[in-house]
Amino acid sequence: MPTVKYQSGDMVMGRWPGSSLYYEVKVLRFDAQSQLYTVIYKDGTELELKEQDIKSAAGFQSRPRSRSRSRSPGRRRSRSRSPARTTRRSSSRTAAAVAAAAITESAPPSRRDAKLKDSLEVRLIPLEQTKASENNGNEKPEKKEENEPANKVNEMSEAVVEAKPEKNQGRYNLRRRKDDGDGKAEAKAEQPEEQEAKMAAAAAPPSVPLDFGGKLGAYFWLLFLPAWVLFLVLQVNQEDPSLANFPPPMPPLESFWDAKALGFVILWILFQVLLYILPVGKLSEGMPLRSGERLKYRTNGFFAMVLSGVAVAAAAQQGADLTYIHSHFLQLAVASFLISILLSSYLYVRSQRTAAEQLALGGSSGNVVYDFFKGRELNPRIKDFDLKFFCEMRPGLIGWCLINFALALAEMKQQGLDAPSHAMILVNLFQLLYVADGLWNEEAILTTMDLMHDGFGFMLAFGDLVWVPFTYTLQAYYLVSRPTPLSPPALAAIVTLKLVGFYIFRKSNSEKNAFRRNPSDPELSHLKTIPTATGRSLLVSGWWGVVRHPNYLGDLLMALAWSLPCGFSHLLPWYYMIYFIILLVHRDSRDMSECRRKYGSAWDEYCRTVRYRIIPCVY
Ligand SMILES: NC(=O)c1ccc[n+]([C@@H]2O[C@H](COP(=O)([O-])OP(=O)(O)OC[C@H]3O[C@@H](n4cnc5c(N)ncnc54)[C@H](OP(=O)(O)O)[C@@H]3O)[C@@H](O)[C@H]2O)c1
Ligand SMILES: CC(C)CCC[C@@H](C)[C@H]1CC[C@H]2C3=C(CC[C@]12C)[C@@]1(C)CC[C@H](O)C(C)(C)[C@@H]1CC3
Repeated sequence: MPTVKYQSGDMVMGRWPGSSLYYEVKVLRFDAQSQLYTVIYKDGTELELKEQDIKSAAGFQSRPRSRSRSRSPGRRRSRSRSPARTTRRSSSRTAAAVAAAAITESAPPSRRDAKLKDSLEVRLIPLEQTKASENNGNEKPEKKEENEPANKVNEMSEAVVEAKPEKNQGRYNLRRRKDDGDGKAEAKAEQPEEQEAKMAAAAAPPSVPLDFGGKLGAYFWLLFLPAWVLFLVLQVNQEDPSLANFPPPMPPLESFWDAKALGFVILWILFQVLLYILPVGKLSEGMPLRSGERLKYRTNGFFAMVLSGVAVAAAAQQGADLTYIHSHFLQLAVASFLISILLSSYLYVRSQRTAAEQLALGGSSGNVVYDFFKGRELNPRIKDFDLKFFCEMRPGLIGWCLINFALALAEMKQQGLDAPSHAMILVNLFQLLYVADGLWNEEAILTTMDLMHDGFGFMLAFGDLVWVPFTYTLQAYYLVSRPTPLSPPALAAIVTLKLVGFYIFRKSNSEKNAFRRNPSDPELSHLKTIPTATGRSLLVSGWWGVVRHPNYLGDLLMALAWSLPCGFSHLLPWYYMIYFIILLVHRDSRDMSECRRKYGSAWDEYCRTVRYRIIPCVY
């Protein structure tokens, strides 16, 4: 029977990931199966460490000042730069201090020092082992610091932790926190039994705070969201869609239903399924799951969009009347709603048989309505067919462009035009560009919140199949019967705004995606980063150093450019802009809590360094 060296409650010294530094930690528990100790640092960061990375407190003493000063010039430079290192207050330093000290240092010392100043008052220095023999593997990182510019140090430790996990295993013997979702690389280096133990440890999703107003909120949203879509569709159909005409008259019940409309929606979805499963295009790897597994996704979205365009054009050529979409908008929306209900019911039922490790961290509250709404299973799949990825990227998104196009034809028909109006062309082209870009960069969706963290339930199923195609098209719908002339300067200004927004959106999303996929990408070597306890780092310069969500900023500017062509006569075409501000502010705060949970004090450090969330100097 194996002996347990440290007991729960013991105060010991635990090695900090990717470094040679030890901090005082408390042992919380020992997992006999995985042979790992869960320890908690003074700042609340929890990690799982192997026995080799834990030392008894007796073998340590404070780092003597003279020794650190007697290092090579490079080392001396690096030490004098980081105030955290020279401050001697007590016998340990918080995990936040490590993160702060490790912000890659290419900024002028004065600015950097100012950034760190607030935390200096409470920072403590790490302890150093007295016995040289206990310093196994600790010399390497220090040597790197001597030989390379400071900003490279972090890059290298990144590479060690993320890009060369096998090495890391040998050197540090550390395991990341079980909820960090980035374990596959480590799994490669482990024995099957270790992997099994790791998976078991990662299995049970810890409870997370309920979102969207909790259980009561879920009831509300379940009723409100479909009612809101109905309201928008009826309102935009009114001759005068101003708020003075609220509520819109309710049409007779039988007008909600059209079997043909249901048939068209089913046909469209099946056509998209067919395009998705065609063995064409790249198979991309998703981010590592809690189990360490990486799912594969067929990222042929752009191809699907082009083929869909060709098919629609061919159908129109054959005499198909696309303006049917305009005249049966309500019935098509109702049919899609029914499908989203069926799909979310199926998802909920199948999630009851899903292994715990495949459930999302939210959505397992035990409350049927909340879980149905939020979604339980993270990546529901039928064989290799990923339902969440498919629904988010295909029928609704490509359907959005199809509907916009049909609405442009309806405008021409209704207004007796030879070509769509300028406003309609702008809205169509802007949104087409947005969707095409999303599909062209389809792989990038794999690093977004929805794919990585959210379960697939009613919210996303409804969002993807009803919300996107039937409310994001509202501006085009509005323009069908409300001609809005645009002066050339207005036109130029709107196009410029769209392009600026698009540039910010694309560049920032690509930067994060590239960094998450390969943290040691040479093209990103100029960027500063903060290491975190999970082994992943956070970008703290470049786009992600301007605000915490530069991609949202770009998206909002684009949303503004979509509404402007519709003028200011009504609030309705501005609905998307208002909704989007609410959605992104809420998403930002959800993401903040999630990142705070994942990255602990490193995230706080990031937030101290990058002060604004979405709009520089404003919010
Ligand atoms: N049109 C629409 O209806 C709509 C709606 C919502 C979103 N969007 C767009 O969809 C895109 C994706 O949005 P999203 O909400 O999923 O959020 P996101 O900004 O793409 O992803 C957030 C995640 O990025 C990582 N991250 C955060 N800060 C970082 C940093 N400094 N360095 C490195 N990684 C960092 C974190 O995950 P990890 O650390 O775990 O990697 C965080 O959870 C955005 O462009 C957004 O504008 C569009
Ligand atoms: C109120 C609810 C019904 C909210 C529903 C939210 C969803 C509709 C959105 C959540 C994430 C969004 C998203 C896109 C579309 C809308 C969502 C699914 C997106 C696919 C649009 C194209 C972009 O290029 C994108 C790929 C970045 C984007 C990803 C997120």
